[in-house]
Amino acid sequence: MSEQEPDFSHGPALRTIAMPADTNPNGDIFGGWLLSQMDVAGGMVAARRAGGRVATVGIEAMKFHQPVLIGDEVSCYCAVIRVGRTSLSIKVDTWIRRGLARTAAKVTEGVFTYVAIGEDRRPRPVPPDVLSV
Ligand SMILES: CCCCCCCCCCCCCCCC(=O)SCCNC(=O)CCNC(=O)[C@H](O)C(C)(C)COP(=O)(O)OP(=O)(O)OC[C@H]1O[C@@H](n2cnc3c(N)ncnc32)[C@H](O)[C@@H]1OP(=O)(O)O
Repeated sequence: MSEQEPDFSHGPALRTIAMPADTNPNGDIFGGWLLSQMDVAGGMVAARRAGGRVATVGIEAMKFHQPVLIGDEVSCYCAVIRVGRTSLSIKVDTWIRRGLARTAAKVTEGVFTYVAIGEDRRPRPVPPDVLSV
């Protein structure tokens, strides 16, 4: 781990600790758990930008670079990279810090696409950006 954690002005959308219950049969952290953390992080950012409910419709460019271990501090950084008519794409980068290390490492990245939906669960237009996320 030698890279510097990104200094995003808004900080991570989500930060948590990888727990023993999140492991796969090899004892490393299960990829599906990481994916779900990223989905929640991207979903929060998407919901704020979309001004309400969103549904995940696609995940692209997903990469698992390094294993995550029990006790790692896991941080998901998000950026809105595309806004369409009813959909928007969020780049999610996940970084870990291990123990008291001052350095961090990027462990996963992916592009999550969400659709803004209404009460009827059908797509609705993403409103103009009036507030910064
Ligand atoms: C107020 C602030 C609150 C803040 C605090 C909130 C906290 C909140 C935290 C939430 C954090 C958890 C977030 C997890 C969210 C789930 O886990 S959702 C559960 C998993 N997802 C689902 O169940 C969705 C199932 N799919 C569906 O229901 C339907 O496909 C959808 C999403 C309603 C879309 O319907 P559709 O008829 O396929 O729509 P369609 O008109 O064809 O396409 C709509 C748009 O999607 C695009 N699209 C369609 N398919 C795809 C695809 N495969 N890939 C990419 N784009 C696609 C289209 O290009 C189109 O884009 P635009 O050109 O309009 O921009």
